[in-house]
Amino acid sequence: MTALELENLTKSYGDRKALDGATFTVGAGEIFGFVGSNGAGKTTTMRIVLGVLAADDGQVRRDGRPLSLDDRRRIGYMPEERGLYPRMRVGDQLDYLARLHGLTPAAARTATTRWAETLGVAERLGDEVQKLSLGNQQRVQLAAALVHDPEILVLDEPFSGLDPVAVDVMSQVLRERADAGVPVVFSSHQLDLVERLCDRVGIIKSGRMVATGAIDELRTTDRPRWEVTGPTDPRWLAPLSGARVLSRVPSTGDGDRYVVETTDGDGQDVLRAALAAGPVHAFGPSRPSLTDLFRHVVTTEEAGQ
Ligand SMILES: Nc1ncnc2c1ncn2[C@@H]1O[C@H](COP(=O)(O)OP(=O)(O)OP(=O)(O)O)[C@@H](O)[C@H]1O
Repeated sequence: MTALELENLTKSYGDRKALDGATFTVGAGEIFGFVGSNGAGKTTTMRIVLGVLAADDGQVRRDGRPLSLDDRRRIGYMPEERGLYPRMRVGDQLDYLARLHGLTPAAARTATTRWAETLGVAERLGDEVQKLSLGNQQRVQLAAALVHDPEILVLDEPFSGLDPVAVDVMSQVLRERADAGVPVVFSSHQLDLVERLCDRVGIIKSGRMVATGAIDELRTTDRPRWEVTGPTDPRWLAPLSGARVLSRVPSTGDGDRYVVETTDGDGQDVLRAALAAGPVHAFGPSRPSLTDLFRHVVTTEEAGQ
């Protein structure tokens, strides 16, 4: 069953249209990566889900019904501008947030300890937030989003500024929450990470979703692509009609590396053309990365919805 549905969200700030019919769904137990250029509308979308901002039009639904105030209280949110009290101690803050969401004092204490330990900040529970490094503050921010055992997670750039170990910890926590059935949506500009971690992604451009789906689905193109390492003379592909070079990376070692697009076939004609031009060191199918897909959709003027 679909856990979270955003349908046709529209929002303007004055005469600036920030969202123009944004629509996507996040299933229960699914990690959804929300990506887009600066100013594309990610934060605006997340604030609307949280209810801190009202949409001009459209709806957010949970399991098919409009998101209620009570549902919104069960969302774990990491805001882009962060939201911790700098002079409050880490432990007091987590405890306070847990109780604010309805946990008993004893349950709040247990949850505070649990999440501080999981996120590697247990030793800092007695310190003021402002005394922590930015990365550790972010770990506390995630603990703050999780301490009330939320049923939905909405995280605005949770990975920005984290060291690789903290990225691993954060990734594991998100996967573990998703495995427990929580729909997780997070925004990020770190596309390699999104590609690794997410079950599905949505790319937003100028307030409209221009691609949504599993990365493997988005990668599927009508035209096969091949990676060839070897030829150094760029004219090697000229005899092959219908094939074109998408990229060429010069190399001093095994020859240049090409990505070639063909209209159809199993690539053997590409391999033969390459071999006719000299030794071939590597040949195989090429699959676009999320970064390639992102570049493609955000630079294509009339990308479909
Ligand atoms: N409070 C506001 N008043 C006026 N315009 C705003 C406001 N908040 C956002 N905008 C505009 O709305 C558009 C969408 O902004 P939003 O912050 O949602 O983008 P974003 O995708 O989160 O960007 P980033 O990746 O830089 O965080 C931008 O053009 C932005 O300038």
